Amino acid sequence: MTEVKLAVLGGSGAGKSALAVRFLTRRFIGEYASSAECIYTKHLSLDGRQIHLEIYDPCSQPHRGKLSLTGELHWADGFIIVYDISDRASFAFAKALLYRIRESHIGACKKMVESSVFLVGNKQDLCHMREVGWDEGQKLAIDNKCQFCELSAAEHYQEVVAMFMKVLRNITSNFKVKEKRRPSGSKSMAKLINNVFGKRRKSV
Ligand SMILES: Nc1nc2c(ncn2[C@@H]2O[C@H](COP(=O)(O)OP(=O)(O)OP(=O)(O)O)[C@@H](O)[C@H]2O)c(=O)[nH]1
Repeated sequence: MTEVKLAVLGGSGAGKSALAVRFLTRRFIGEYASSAECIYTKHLSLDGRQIHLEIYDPCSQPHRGKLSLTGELHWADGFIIVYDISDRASFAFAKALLYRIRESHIGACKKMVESSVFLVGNKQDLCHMREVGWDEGQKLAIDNKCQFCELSAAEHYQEVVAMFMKVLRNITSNFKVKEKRRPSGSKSMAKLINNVFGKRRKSV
């Protein structure tokens, strides 16, 4: 069983809970308690691999003030950063979140970090009230080398599932790369130990 931890972050009212609940239950409920943070869990199968998924949905995040995110950055294997296409302030907040994630991972394998972040422009059904263009979202994603889509948690169930699956697939393939690296590391350590002690044992 592979454990995957995903944090859904974004400005207040961007639709974090709506997206998580839509993915987990297929339903769009409409109103969600925003006073409490939640960790939802789900078991699923992805490309033949059993996944124990935890989704962190924080309570309302202030648009202002310094973003700490220290706990989330340590906890999560990947991030879904949500903004509301009809709310420019939420887009600015998403930008700040992406910046914070990037700066915290300087030194870590950049490609792995980038592939496990998805920028989502939610509430596409409200395009008549649009304040953020599709091309702006796309550019922000390109600048941060993360993935991007616009969708509507209210109307696009399949797109929501596809987005979650894509980020999960990227996270688990990052795990595979790490797993591949680990045995070769321990093998070379075993070789080293053998070289030192094995030879000595032979001579006794
Ligand atoms: N029209 C429309 N409304 C949406 C969509 N997604 C969420 N909403 C509405 O937007 C409001 C906020 O949604 P939430 O899922 O609670 O947003 P949140 O980011 O979790 O909010 P906080 O926890 O308060 O930060 C609710 O009234 C939802 O019904 C969408 O795709 N389209």
